[in-house]
Amino acid sequence: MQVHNKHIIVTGGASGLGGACAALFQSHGANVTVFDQKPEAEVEAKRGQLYKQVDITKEAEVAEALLEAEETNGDLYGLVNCAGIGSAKKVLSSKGPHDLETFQKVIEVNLVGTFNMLRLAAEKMKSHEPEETGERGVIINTASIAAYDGQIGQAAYSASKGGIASLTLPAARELATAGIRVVAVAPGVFETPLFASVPEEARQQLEALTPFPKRLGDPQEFAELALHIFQNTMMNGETIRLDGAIRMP
Ligand SMILES: NC(=O)C1=CN([C@@H]2O[C@H](COP(=O)(O)OP(=O)(O)OC[C@H]3O[C@@H](n4cnc5c(N)ncnc54)[C@H](O)[C@@H]3O)[C@@H](O)[C@H]2O)C=CC1
Ligand SMILES: C[C@]12CCC(=O)C=C1CC[C@@H]1[C@@H]2[C@@H](O)C[C@@]2(C)[C@H]1CC[C@]2(O)C(=O)C=O
Repeated sequence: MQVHNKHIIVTGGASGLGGACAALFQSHGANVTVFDQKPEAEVEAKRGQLYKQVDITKEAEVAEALLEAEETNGDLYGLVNCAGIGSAKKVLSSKGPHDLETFQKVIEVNLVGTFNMLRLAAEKMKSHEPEETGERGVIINTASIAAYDGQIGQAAYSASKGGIASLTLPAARELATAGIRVVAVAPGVFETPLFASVPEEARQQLEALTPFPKRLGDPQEFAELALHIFQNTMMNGETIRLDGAIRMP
């Protein structure tokens, strides 16, 4: 599916990987709507896209924002789920067991929020006329290599990303009859505000552990894969690692 003149929603589009997707899709002629929890006034890079302050975990908020976004930007043909949060807490530390509140929050935003967007966006996409090819749209989810090689302190984050990787195939199978593809990307370590809190020493270790290229990923490289997923109709039901071959210890 070509993105030109297509309405595509990017969650987490105020920052990092989502921001790069929103900019690249817009430069290819898409009508981009950004859903992000940040107030619009606090978002530095203004790109002239339609912006909705939305918490992806809130059913009514998302439903209302979807309605408004379609009124302005037209029928929905794409969703790129990038909104997410990190966490670093051990299952059991000297302070005691991992608190349930943090675990639940990470699952709620990363997994439940992604699913909430997927199901409500799919309903909209299914209601529209398909392309000549039978396609009605594409949904991209953002997992993480932490779904497979989660490090110490990453139980909550890895569980949330494992859930995203696991739901991608059944969602693709179910939505296939509507001509909607579902693909996940599992990025390695990317240079974004989410990663900024990682100490310099850990960052250098992760770079050194990346076979090639020996550096953090550039959000533009993530956006280019997302664009290719839209354009390549055979891509469906898979979680694609984008990680310079790193396997985190
Ligand atoms: N940066 C990295 O190394 C990697 C990031 N990822 C994943 O990629 C995605 C994007 O991450 P980054 O761009 O690095 O992070 P980021 O922190 O730069 O951007 C995430 C955006 O999501 C938004 N957001 C968070 N909770 C939200 C909610 N409840 N509703 C709406 N918006 C919400 C934030 O406001 C922010 O603008 C996340 O799902 C993250 O887990 C995965 C692997 C590696
Ligand atoms: C666990 C890491 C690395 C070590 C450290 O000092 C702090 C961390 C907390 C954030 C984690 C770090 C690393 O595991 C890579 C991830 C999981 C990072 C959050 C996002 C992250 O870059 C990712 O999703 C990679 O796939």
